[in-house]
Amino acid sequence: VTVTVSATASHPIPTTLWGQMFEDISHSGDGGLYAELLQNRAFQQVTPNTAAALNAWHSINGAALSVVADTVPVSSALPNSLQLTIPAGRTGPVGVGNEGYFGIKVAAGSTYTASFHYRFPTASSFRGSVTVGLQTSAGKSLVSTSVPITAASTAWTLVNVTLHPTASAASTANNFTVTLDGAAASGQTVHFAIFSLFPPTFKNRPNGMRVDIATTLSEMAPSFFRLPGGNNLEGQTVAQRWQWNATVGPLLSRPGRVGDWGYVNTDGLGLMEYLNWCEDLNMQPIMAIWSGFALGGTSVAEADLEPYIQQAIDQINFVIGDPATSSAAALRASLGHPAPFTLNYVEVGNEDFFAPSTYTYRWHDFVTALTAEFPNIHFIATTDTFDPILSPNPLQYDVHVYQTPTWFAQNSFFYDGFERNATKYFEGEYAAISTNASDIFGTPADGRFTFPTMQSSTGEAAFMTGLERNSDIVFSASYAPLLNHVANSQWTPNLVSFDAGNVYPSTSFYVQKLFSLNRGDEYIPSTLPTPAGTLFWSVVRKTSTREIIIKISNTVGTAAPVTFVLPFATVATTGSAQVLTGAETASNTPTTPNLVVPKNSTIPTGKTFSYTAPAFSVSVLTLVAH
Ligand SMILES: O=S(=O)(O)O[C@H]1C[C@H](O)[C@@H](O)[C@@H]1CO
Repeated sequence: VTVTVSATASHPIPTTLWGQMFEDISHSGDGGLYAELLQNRAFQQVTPNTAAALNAWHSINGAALSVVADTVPVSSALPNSLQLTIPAGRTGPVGVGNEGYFGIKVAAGSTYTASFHYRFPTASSFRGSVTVGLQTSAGKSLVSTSVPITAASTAWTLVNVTLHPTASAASTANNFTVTLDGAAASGQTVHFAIFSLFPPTFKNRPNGMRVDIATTLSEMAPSFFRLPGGNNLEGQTVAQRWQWNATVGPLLSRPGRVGDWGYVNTDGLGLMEYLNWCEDLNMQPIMAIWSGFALGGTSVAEADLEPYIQQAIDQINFVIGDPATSSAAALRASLGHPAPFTLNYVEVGNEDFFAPSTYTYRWHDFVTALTAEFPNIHFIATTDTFDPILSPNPLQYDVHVYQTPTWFAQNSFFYDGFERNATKYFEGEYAAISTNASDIFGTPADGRFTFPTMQSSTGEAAFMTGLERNSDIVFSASYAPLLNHVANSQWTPNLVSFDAGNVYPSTSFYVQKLFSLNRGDEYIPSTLPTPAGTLFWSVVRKTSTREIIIKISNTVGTAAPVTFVLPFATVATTGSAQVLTGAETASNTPTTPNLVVPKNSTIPTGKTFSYTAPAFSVSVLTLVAH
């Protein structure tokens, strides 16, 4: 095929085009990006005196454990404590262990910060010591330290220790342990609250992000970060919705919530952490507000919306308000960020095509009130586009699609036919997730991908060439879901997988990275691909370097020769090629983590040059031309 490139750009490409969608699903946050290593660290949202309340905790050497609703809770937000009784007649360390989020990585040279609160429910003359450590699941100590513990009062005492393992553990099958000497502490009962164990964090932020996952996500230079969901914004009930104010301030003040993906969210990764993260990666938030619909099916009646609208106003004021006039903004300032954060886009709900009939008043009442308060914010609607008709008329919609690789390859022209009527589109969630067109959301046995493959990733890349061509109306796009812990996932495939020890960037991640790191600031029209074909491309110009950047996706198993004809007076005779290619079913997985990674080379270029796109490949060709 011959591709003739135009001499003039059709439109500028928005700087917000490529980014990331985040929510706490498959332990993307707790047990993933959020660096806390202990699972169920504060016994949040559990039923006392049940085995489930002790999830991830186990007894060491006969300690009697139970989660109790403390008569003197460590804080009103954290009513539960771990009650530990040392039985008589024990010798050696007796206490409690935590298995982490399906393992704990212990690396020599890393400093681990551990903490917990303790109190004796009965004061006594007991004085002893408590040993805090990391050990293999077989009980071999990796590192430990001891600190005094006293029953002089029944008040809560905070213990902070640092741990410096001198050897790395052979695997992630390790436990965090807190023990007392069985003989010396025989018969003692101690209450513990909010344990914590942190490794070093990204940019050393307190209560921050896991370095390896954060670093991987930063590698694709995302321009935006959608938060906090996705379904996980919504709650199964109105009371279980995500509430910004429950996720900020001291961890002692954060009650956590029952997330929408089957596990308790600590909310240690809260709105302030999200906003600091956005600043650390130089990306802007696309922040959602709860819009009055819970996933169990409840829509708040219009007459009852006001408190939720006020909560949304406070949430946005926390992000951009003036501390002198808004208490929410003053709270932000008190947490270390007096200046407003960047915020241009607020999404009103999530996938409200599930509740369109009430979205008409919910959208209207939220956006009318919020626009009056924040006239510069762009509000994004989440129903199907123009169905139902909404007032005020949305200028942005969030469009989601999960489909087969073939669908993506054959729908790269999805936006070409959209009316240019000032409406802009956020392709907020897209991914090829199954080969089975009649059962997209089925199981792997039905064709569902566990990890992206070169078939799914080239399909997505084809679709993305269309998003780039239509970036006059598509302002943002993000693959979803972003992250999953391979030991506990509620959804596959995902862009980046991880376990307690490592991160596994997928083939689709490398596609996102290739598009995001090779952006143009203007789109250059060229011969259009055949919509129902198998080879797709987009041409952009990076004006600062006078480079032409050509992205090509070959979605099938035969190499595709393509000739480019450029109209420019000066065209470099060599250019660079960044190529991701592999077998149709090739995936990067924990056992084959780097099976398919981009490879760089130089290629001959010129006013007319030919290139052969390998089978199942995504190529980025870059050359200076003007
Ligand atoms: O069950 S779904 O609605 O398909 O869930 C999808 C859509 C929702 O926004 C997001 O949270 C989730 C996976 O990314």
